[in-house]
Amino acid sequence: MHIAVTGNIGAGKTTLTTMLSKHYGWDAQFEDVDHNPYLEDFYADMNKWSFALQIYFLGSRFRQVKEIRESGKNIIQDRTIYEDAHIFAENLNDMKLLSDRDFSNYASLFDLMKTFVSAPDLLIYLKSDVPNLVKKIYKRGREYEASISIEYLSKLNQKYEKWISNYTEGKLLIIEVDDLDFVEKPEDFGFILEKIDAELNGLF
Ligand SMILES: Nc1ncnc2c1ncn2[C@@H]1O[C@H](COP(=O)(O)OP(=O)(O)O)[C@@H](O)[C@H]1O
Ligand SMILES: Nc1ncnc2c1ncn2[C@H]1C[C@H](O)[C@@H](COP(=O)(O)O)O1
Repeated sequence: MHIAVTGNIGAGKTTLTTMLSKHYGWDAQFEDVDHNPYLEDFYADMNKWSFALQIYFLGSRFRQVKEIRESGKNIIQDRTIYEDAHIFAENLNDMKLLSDRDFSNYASLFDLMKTFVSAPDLLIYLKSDVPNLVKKIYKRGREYEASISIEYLSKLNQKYEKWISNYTEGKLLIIEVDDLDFVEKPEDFGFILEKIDAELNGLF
């Protein structure tokens, strides 16, 4: 079984993925952030590094897709390949930080890869508003993310809302996380588990 956690920067994906992996005994797959050779440069100059970063994330995420297909294990994945293309790359192109030529080159590669990608059995969308995303990004304290603007997060949130409202590839669970503190409050984590268990029961 393949579960994926989706949502904007700072929504709580990595935290929840870690907790769910422990709770259910699933293998977790995380994003390539700490050893990513472009991310810090990207935040310093998005125009210059957007294409290189998108290609890097696409390759890294496709490698995960391949592992998920081949492993036969229950896996929980922190962010999907769809978000790279439909949220981040599209938004950079809208913001003119990724040229039309580079975006079209990227999109044709993504379309080819997509033919090998199976949607997760369950997609869990962590919905959060921009002020709360800002608070959590600040709490996490990655220095290079200090330059992330409200405008960038808002545009990404709009893309997420649009993508999620059209998502029909598999089961979808939307969790509004702004009033939940699943890190500190076991009852809030319990609330999420109940929702997930209800979805999982429908899968078997
Ligand atoms: N629901 C929550 N309540 C309180 N703190 C949270 C919550 N979700 C995430 N956090 C905190 O916010 C920060 C960012 O979370 P993270 O899991 O790294 O987000 P993401 O992977 O979606 O970018 C972390 O410091 C985490 O502990
Ligand atoms: N495809 C991407 N393009 C630009 N930036 C991306 C992409 N995928 C992830 N990121 C960034 C956003 C954050 O700064 C880090 C980690 O993501 P997070 O949502 O905090 O787990 O990578």
